[in-house]
Amino acid sequence: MIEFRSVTKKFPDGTIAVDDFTLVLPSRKTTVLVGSSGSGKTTLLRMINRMVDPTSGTIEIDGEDTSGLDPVALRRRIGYVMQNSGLLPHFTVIENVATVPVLNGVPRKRAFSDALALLDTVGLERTLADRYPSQLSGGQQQRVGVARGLAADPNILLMDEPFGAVDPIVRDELQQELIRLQRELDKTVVFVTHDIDEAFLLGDQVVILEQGGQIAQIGSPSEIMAAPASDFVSSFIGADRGKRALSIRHTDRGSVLVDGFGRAAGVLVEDALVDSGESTSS
Ligand SMILES: Nc1ncnc2c1ncn2[C@@H]1O[C@H](COP(=O)(O)OP(=O)(O)OP(=O)(O)O)[C@@H](O)[C@H]1O
Repeated sequence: MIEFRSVTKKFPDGTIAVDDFTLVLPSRKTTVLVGSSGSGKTTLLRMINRMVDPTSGTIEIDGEDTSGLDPVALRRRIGYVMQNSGLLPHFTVIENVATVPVLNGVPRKRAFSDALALLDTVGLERTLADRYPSQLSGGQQQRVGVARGLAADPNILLMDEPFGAVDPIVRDELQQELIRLQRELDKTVVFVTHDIDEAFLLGDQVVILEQGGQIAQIGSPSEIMAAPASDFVSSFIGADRGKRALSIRHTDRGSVLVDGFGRAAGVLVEDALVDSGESTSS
């Protein structure tokens, strides 16, 4: 469990990126921080592994105050995946993945064989192991970034807009892969995005942020969609317009769901009632 307690971050130029932020992020779940540009998402994420230190307040990991921990050691036991993969350009794929375990003292040979197995885990061909990042597609680079984030077998994986720079089709694939990985690996994932659809797809817990890291609403995707806490949230999630504002239109031949633009979005199936996002039939 990760716990923020009254955390504030004021940068030296006076910018208050995060103001009195309190939140519990449950273990083995995916918490998504979502908000528009400048709402403090990256700052919050980086305070977890002490790439940024809070000005006041505390952050605890499993009850331990991180301010008392060595930042370098902390960073090496928390996975971090960023936009544009952040791979080292002069290292091959396998070297990029194995770097942190080697720094942690894992023998080179073992670190490299573990790294090969991680390529399988993230759906990459082992034949790519000796390529350099510039010889990979954007989607492949992001997969290597995820493999590198997982290499030290961390309990916590921080992901900062990891799929923001790839095209929509690859993005869909990577999102599905992450859902599969999360089922298999059971990590505590903290995921930052400005895309509410991505947040609802991936998050067990979704935290909608306004400027200064102010929490507009926390909940599961279905809780937020069922009852947006404010006009800001309604507008942010698109409940007041567009594809999420579904309504039932009765026709002579049956009932269809239409979106906010009047386009057919689906049909109502009576025995497919769902509860808290899980099908009752499975
Ligand atoms: N090193 C810094 N010095 C001064 N201000 C900073 C620094 N880093 C971030 N900020 C400011 O803090 C605020 C929050 O930034 P942050 O990067 O956390 O937001 P974000 O929600 O991740 O934004 P984006 O979606 O654009 O990445 C912004 O106003 C930003 O300009």
